[in-house]
Amino acid sequence: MSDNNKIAVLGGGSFGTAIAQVLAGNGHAVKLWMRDAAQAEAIRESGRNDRYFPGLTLSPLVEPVTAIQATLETADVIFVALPSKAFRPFVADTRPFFRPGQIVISTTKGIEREGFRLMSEILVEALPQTHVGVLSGPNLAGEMMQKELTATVIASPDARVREETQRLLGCGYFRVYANIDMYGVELGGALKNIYAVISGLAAALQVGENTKAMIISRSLAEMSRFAVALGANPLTFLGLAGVGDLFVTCTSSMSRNFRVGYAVGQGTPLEQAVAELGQVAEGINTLELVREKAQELGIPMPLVRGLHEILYSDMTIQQVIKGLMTAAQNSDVEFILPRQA
Ligand SMILES: NC(=O)C1=CN([C@@H]2O[C@H](COP(=O)(O)OP(=O)(O)OC[C@H]3O[C@@H](n4cnc5c(N)ncnc54)[C@H](O)[C@@H]3O)[C@@H](O)[C@H]2O)C=CC1
Ligand SMILES: O=C(CO)COP(=O)(O)O
Repeated sequence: MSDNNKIAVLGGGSFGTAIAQVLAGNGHAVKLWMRDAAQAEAIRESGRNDRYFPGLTLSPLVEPVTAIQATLETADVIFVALPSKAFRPFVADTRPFFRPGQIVISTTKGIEREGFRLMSEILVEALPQTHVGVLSGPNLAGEMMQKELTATVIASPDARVREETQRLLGCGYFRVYANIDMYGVELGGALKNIYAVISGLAAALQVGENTKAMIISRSLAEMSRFAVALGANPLTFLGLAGVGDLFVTCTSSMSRNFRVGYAVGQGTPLEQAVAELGQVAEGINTLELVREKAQELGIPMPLVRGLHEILYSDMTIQQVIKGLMTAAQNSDVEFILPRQA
């Protein structure tokens, strides 16, 4: 592809804005599509996306737009940064506007309820004429806007997608590593949100450092067990989109999922915690779906089950913790020593 690629980013929230800013910083003109005309106008006038990043000036190469047909028809590379709940309806509505040969990359870290579909699966199914990829990794949008040194993963079976994404996004503060396990990379990004909620909850309870390490390590064991049962490569979970993203979201109060967990740990009812956040916390929806899927497939997921009990049953946090800590002792790395049934 030439250097004159037309680039579109769909979704004017935190991550869409952050990705657009990285692209623009590399000298690429970017159309940042959002559905809200007033928000687009406000960004055009102020040069900032104050709702998400107050006071931070956007590159003049980021152009807020609202005309979706023109945006899609003219783009060569499209990054989708919409919440998972909006993903399928959006693709269904705009499908006729996509062109053969376009690169379409999902940055969404969620799962669709119907059929337990990942976003890349929705894209591949609905837009077979395009080249699909997934971008995921330890990428807090707020830190990317501050140009903190950051790395991410572009996953796609298609070498052109991987190479083009590395070329467009890579710069002095943003490194893009490649993977071909698109399913594993995407599942890693979705699953870690659940464990970020648990970690936020644990932080509110002022747990010790050993406890934090145990939660993160056992989260990794549980999410990789689940993902491998569904067809992911276990080694993906050693990379940025696995342990990297798990680490950042489980340790940072910038993570919205962590913040929801923290609020619940302090006694705020879940609904209120989500409402007060005012942004997407994918982990709450993902928790429900993963719990159902794990039950259906008979995959043990004690942390998922425990969080679900805390959020939706009468059990106290202390009762759930006691149940987890006194359960039968088991294998550390089950890919080496198989887990006892
Ligand atoms: N914020 C972050 O640090 C990162 C977020 N992500 C993922 O990116 C996805 C988007 O998250 P954020 O941008 O952070 O959320 P956000 O809550 O900051 O923004 C979401 C945006 O999508 C818009 N939106 C919602 N429904 C829509 C629809 N039907 N049509 C068009 N626009 C719609 C909202 O108006 C809002 O501007 C999530 O799946 C998240 O997990 C991935 C990496 C990092
Ligand atoms: O995925 C993220 C960082 O990699 C952002 O996490 P939150 O959605 O919890 O803010």
